[in-house]
Amino acid sequence: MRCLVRSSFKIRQLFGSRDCSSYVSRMRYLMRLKEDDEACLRALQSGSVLLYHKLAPLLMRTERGMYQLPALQATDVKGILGKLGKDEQLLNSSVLIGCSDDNVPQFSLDVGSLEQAAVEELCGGVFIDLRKAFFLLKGPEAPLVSKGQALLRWHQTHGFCSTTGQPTQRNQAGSQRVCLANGATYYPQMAPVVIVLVSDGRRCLLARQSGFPRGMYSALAGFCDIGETVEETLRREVAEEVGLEVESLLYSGSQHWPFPQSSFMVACHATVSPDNGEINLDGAELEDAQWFGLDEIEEALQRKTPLRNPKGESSVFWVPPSYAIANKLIQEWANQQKKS
Ligand SMILES: NC(=O)C1=CN([C@@H]2O[C@H](COP(=O)(O)OP(=O)(O)OC[C@H]3O[C@@H](n4cnc5c(N)ncnc54)[C@H](O)[C@@H]3O)[C@@H](O)[C@H]2O)C=CC1
Ligand SMILES: [Mg+2]
Repeated sequence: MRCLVRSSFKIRQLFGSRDCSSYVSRMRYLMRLKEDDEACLRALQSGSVLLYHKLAPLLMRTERGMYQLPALQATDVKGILGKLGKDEQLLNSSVLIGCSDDNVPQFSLDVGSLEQAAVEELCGGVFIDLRKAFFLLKGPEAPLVSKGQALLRWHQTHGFCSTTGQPTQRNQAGSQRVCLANGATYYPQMAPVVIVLVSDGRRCLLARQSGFPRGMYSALAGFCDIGETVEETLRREVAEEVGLEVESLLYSGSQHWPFPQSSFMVACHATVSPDNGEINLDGAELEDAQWFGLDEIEEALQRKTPLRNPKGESSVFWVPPSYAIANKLIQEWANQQKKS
């Protein structure tokens, strides 16, 4: 199996236009905040804070009917806590998630212990389940809100050491937890997943699980088994799910995917021989898999929202929305087909 990586081109494309020195200083600053609890606590006082209620992020509706993240500062959050008669110390349980381009440290905080409606009223926003919020936000706000939720979720589910059973304690940034009994350090985790768009040179292969929304087909995906390389996972998943032997692969990009929990999606294109393209479906995982031609794919890519039949269900073929890396793979394949 051949493995091709568009390395130098990709690196220039991703990072070429950035002001390198300010990027470096921001990353060094974040690194320091992860290591120095007091510096992180000070940074929090002048930082911006994304609020969540039981892991649902707070969004604000704009005058144009769109949604965005409210620009809350730490002082605003203290004000809200004060008005609700709650201890300001709750702010200190925020976790560090990044630093904006204008050098403001960014944190996320779950206020699930407060009354949801009261916080919404004071903020002029609404807490929306991440599955919906993710698709309502534009640009870098969607990945930021998913990162904030992923880190909060990890803390909520890793309060105890799996060896001693004793409570673990987080550092101020929230980048790790330590067991006080045996000193074991735990770091936030993502589960690696390979997502692959298989092509036979003329058509691409998309599949659907029974739990997908009606009519939606996506690229094949599968979790990496322990000890596997990306290439091995890709080859195994394609063999398992559709019974095909991959001949070559090309890395495309990656994405943090928050559903159902944190996955690290590694996206690739792969080819199979047109002479051996007969699909042999694994019915336990997939409901259907089909080869699609360029015309069908282009039509599906242009469908912004799925058409609905009178029962409210989509009856046509559509593909995941632009935020999903599956969409990027399908778009790339279509562009490539048009060139050749
Ligand atoms: N961002 C995107 O464009 C897309 C993302 N995805 C995501 O990819 C992920 C993997 O796709 P699947 O086809 O479901 O994987 P899969 O083909 O590996 O099947 C899932 C099964 O793998 C097992 N498994 C092994 N390790 C697991 C782990 N760490 N977490 C959960 N289950 C594990 C479970 O038995 C589970 O039922 C899904 O979470 C899905 O949300 C899928 C398609 C598009
Ligand atoms: Mg799968």
